[in-house]
Amino acid sequence: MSATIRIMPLTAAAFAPFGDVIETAGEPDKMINQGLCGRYHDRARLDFGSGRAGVSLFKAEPRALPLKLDLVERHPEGSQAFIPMSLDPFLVIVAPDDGGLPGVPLAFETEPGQAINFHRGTWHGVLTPLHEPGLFAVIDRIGEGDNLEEFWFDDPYVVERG
Ligand SMILES: NC(=O)N[C@@H](O)C(=O)O
Ligand code: NI
Repeated sequence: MSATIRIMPLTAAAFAPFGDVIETAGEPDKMINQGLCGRYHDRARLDFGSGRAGVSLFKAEPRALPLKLDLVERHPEGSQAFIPMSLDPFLVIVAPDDGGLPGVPLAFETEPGQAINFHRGTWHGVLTPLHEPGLFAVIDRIGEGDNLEEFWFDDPYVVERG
């Protein structure tokens, strides 16, 4: 019998063990451009180990809910940021590490305007849009060697709203 994962709203506090929520929360750190732009400065911990930062565009198929979650992955060599190029909410799935294996996953739905950055080595679901066009900028590691570890659940979870 598949276990159910209930989707929660994404908050910086809940996500903190897994990564950063990139959002214009509160006042900007600095007003720039003759006072016409608020800069929310340095909002994600980027880490690329021996590699370098790369910016890629992902065009992903939207997924329907409830979602069958059969795979999580992690990038031992680098962080990975998902920055939507639309204002549509998307699904963010993470899992704690339990002795080198993923624990019970958590699922979050973003608010419009939120982006996320997975800390290096965080177990996560792949990019999961919920709406067309599923277009994201992705900032992650470019470098030599393998940077992808996958874990397939014997008994997939079902991710759904509360
Ligand atoms: N494989 C790849 O480039 N993307 C995944 O890492 C992902 O998290 O979507
Ligand atoms: Ni990834």
